[in-house]
Amino acid sequence: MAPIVSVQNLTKTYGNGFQALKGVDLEIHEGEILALLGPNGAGKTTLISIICGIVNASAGQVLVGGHDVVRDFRQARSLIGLVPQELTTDMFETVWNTVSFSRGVYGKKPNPQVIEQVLRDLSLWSKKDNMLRELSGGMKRRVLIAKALAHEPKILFLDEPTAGVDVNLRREMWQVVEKLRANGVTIILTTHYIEEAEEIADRVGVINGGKLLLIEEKNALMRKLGRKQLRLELAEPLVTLPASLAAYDLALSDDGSALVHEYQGDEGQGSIASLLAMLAAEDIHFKDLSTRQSSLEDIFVALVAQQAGEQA
Ligand SMILES: Nc1ncnc2c1ncn2[C@@H]1O[C@H](COP(=O)(O)OP(=O)(O)OP(=O)(O)O)[C@@H](O)[C@H]1O
Repeated sequence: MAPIVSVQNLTKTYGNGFQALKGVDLEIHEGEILALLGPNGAGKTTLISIICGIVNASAGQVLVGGHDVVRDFRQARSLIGLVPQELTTDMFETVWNTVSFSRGVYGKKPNPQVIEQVLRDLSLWSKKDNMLRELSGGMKRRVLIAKALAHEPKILFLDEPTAGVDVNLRREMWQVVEKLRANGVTIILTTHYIEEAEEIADRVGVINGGKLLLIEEKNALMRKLGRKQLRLELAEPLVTLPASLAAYDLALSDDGSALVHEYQGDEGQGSIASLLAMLAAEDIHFKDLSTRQSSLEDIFVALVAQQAGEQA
């Protein structure tokens, strides 16, 4: 199936000479949730803004639903909903009017049923006649999403959707995203919250310094780059490791009371079974054991550090 968004060799140099994107290629599949991770200034907003036709690229091409975002701006843009970080509309306007107006901006005929559905989906129906200034911060964020959905886009971009929101609201926002995906909407979100990507994304892209460092299925990424650690609390401390254990990636804690074994996420089972058998053979007993899996955060930090090292 053709990608719903295709980005080819995109570069962006701002007027002051700063190169914010350095040759980005990206294909977004219909119906997926893609999380774009990157530190401040990585180029995430620039990339999204170019895809949405708000910022012009210096070179390269973006197709949305097969439409060039520059040449066929209106067709491309009508497929896209963009949820910005902040609400900039009139605080004295009602929720209903604000969301209805957004539909009109895209040249779509008024359709009260669609607006009602969007407001119900986002649990805003009971607030439809309230002015925006009367809403809580979380509800204002929902209004941002409702505005972006009012013209029934197929692709929704969420720029830092849960920045500064509390844990409960973040969960609710994730549920909203899941529901949209169930309705067939393709979702691209930028985030600093790695656990957010870990929780809801199908694929994860990492951007840094204007480059897409990687883009991969989240589960495959975790399997490939994720390390696991097995920690054994020993019944009796050891002074040194027996030579027979040298073949294992093993370390003894400073006080000799624990053994720590590091292994790749997908190679574990065999090596752990033989390690435990070897410990028993050496008469080394343990009183407790725990395992820890490296998170997407560990992977992300390592990737960005590696790139910084390569550029130094
Ligand atoms: N209009 C502009 N003129 C010059 N430089 C800009 C402009 N807009 C952004 N930049 C620079 O481009 C780089 C990328 O910015 P961008 O906003 O795309 O990053 P980001 O990944 O979205 O960051 P954040 O997570 O902080 O929002 C930054 O170094 C920024 O200072």
